[in-house]
Amino acid sequence: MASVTRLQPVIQERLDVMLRRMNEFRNTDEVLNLSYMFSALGNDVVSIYSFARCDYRLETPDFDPTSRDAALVGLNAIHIMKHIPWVYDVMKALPDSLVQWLQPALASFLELKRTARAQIENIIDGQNEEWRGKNHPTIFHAILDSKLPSHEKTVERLTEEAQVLVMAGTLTTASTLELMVFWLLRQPETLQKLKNELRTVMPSVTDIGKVPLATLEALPYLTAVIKEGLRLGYGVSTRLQRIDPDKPVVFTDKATRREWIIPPKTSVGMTSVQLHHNEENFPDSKKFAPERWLQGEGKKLDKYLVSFCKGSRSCVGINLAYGELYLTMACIWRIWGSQDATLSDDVGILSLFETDIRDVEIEADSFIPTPRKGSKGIRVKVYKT
Ligand code: HEM
Repeated sequence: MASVTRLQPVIQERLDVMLRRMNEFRNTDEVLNLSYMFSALGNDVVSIYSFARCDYRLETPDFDPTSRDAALVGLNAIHIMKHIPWVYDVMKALPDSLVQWLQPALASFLELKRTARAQIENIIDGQNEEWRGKNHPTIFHAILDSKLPSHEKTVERLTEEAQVLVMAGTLTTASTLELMVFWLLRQPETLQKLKNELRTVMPSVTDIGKVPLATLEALPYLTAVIKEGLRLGYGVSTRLQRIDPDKPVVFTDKATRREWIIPPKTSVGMTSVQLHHNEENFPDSKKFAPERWLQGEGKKLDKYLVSFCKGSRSCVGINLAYGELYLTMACIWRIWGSQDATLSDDVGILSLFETDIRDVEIEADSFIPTPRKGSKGIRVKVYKT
């Protein structure tokens, strides 16, 4: 957590660029693709945290979605790779031009890996010295400087880690942000409550970016909105397998007292989608209702929120993810509103453009939840108030 607190200025610098870019769309009639914008934000931030450098995707006119698209291609192929893993090995061994010809979509995914490899090599051979003088930690410089045994620090091993890290950092936080924006624009009362709460810690618009993360984390309604966003965003939709290699796993059904014994080496998996739609814990579970986290029983629901999974293999980026979610939500909604939810000093309003529930609801599991085929993401038009 401490390292994320030290990253707050880095995230905020990227958010300032993001807010500037949003302003540029005001009254232009151009469509702002929030899915691309948030992916660019996530990609920039995770790259700085990982390698002390980034591609400044937020500054590009179309938020350069190439990394996002390549990651999505890889994830869409995940079910095939899971069952026929050698396909990926074959593709990796083939010359680039042949992969491009055989499977153009997969070529972009392999390119993502090559880029990750180049980043690692640049750090190892001293070409990337960007980390010097930075007052926040960077992941791969720290790993390479650490006392880990050398077989844990091979280029191949670190490249795999870097690829997962960049993909995770680009897609997941972005999809949670998109989903929250969608629901807040659909539910003005929810948005108004959030905006009113944000004003209590940022009375003036000049306070944006100056409030410590801990202050934002203490805001009950913002926290409830984020929890609800994480619940309906699921994190990862696939079944995350766990195997106990040595011992049987014993499960006792509390209702019937029946005991289930799962033998060692058995793969057991569960998807967060089912848990998050358990109507006993989350009545009317498809509804975006932050209030469910605030009522008397709200605290007890925390243990059923598994978007980051639980235990020793849970998300390693959880603190960074929360940091990005709180800071982004706070700075957008302090100054942007919707037609029916505004503050007197807002700079403008966002209005959904050709975007509906099927652009956020899960229609397929591609490791991450995937909306309808052909969805263009969450898109808005931006107006002055
Ligand atoms: C809202 C945002 C995020 C959600 C919901 C999320 C969720 C998850 C989940 C469910 C897993 C799988 C854990 C398991 O196998 O049990 C995971 C793994 C992972 N996440 Fe995240 N994540 C988010 C953001 C991030 C960010 C920003 C980073 C980058 C720092 C990140 C880095 C990773 C990595 C590297 C893994 C693999 C861990 C491993 O192999 O053990 N995640 N994440």
